[in-house]
Amino acid sequence: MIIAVDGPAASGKGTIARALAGHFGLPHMDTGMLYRAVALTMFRFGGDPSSEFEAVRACEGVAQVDPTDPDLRSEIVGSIASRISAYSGVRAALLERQRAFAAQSSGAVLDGRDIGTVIAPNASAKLFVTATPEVRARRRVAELLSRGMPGHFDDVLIDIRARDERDSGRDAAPLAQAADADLLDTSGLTVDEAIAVAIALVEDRIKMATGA
Ligand SMILES: Nc1ncnc2c1ncn2[C@@H]1O[C@H](COP(=O)(O)OP(=O)(O)O)[C@@H](O)[C@H]1O
Ligand SMILES: Nc1ccn([C@@H]2O[C@H](COP(=O)(O)OP(=O)(O)O)[C@@H](O)[C@H]2O)c(=O)n1
Repeated sequence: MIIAVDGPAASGKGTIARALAGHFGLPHMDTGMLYRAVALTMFRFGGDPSSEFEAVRACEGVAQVDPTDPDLRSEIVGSIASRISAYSGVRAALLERQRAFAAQSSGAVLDGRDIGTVIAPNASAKLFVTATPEVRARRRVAELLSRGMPGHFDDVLIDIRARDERDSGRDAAPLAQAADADLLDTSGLTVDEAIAVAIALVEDRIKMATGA
């Protein structure tokens, strides 16, 4: 079983995807980390995010990035990730790794922006997780502060809106709800409530598929 979880920044898709992976006993891939790894490589080695050529070259270094590096989660790296992820060359360079993860015999949960539309269009269940920009900015600020990183609501809200626009407006695999995805608005939900709704939606899809 493949579960695709897509949505904008800080909507809660990673939290939900991890919980679904635990609940259904599936491996999980946070695909945003791949784009963040490319961004961090460019940030550290002085690559120019306005150059597709340099961004594609930085994709070669993804495997060398420590997935626990706290800088991966910084706002500056997220913002560079959002810029370089618009390049079709970058998306092509990262495609196979994601498709191979999705194709494991165990099944998998992947979260990102284009899982239900491009990476795993045949996923058994697809969730499009969203929340208002203000709620998402509040969550991101709390997250940054808890990690000892600076986070100011107004700046983070501006960044979230800019990221939404870039992710939805790009030509290459834009952020979009797949036609067969269930919409899950987490604005008024606690983490536990959002997870419970997500599990129920996936179970409904499994029942529909098996006719149970
Ligand atoms: N329903 C929710 N209510 C409150 N906080 C949430 C909820 N879902 C996620 N969060 C918190 O918001 C932050 C961003 O969530 P995350 O799952 O990383 O989002 P995304 O993967 O969409 O960027 C995390 O600190 C997480 O604990
Ligand atoms: N499947 C994906 C995942 C992330 N991305 C890009 O990578 C950036 C960082 O992704 P992320 O999921 O780590 O970001 P957050 O939603 O956690 O802020 C996003 O702004 C997207 O532009 C993408 O284009 N496609």
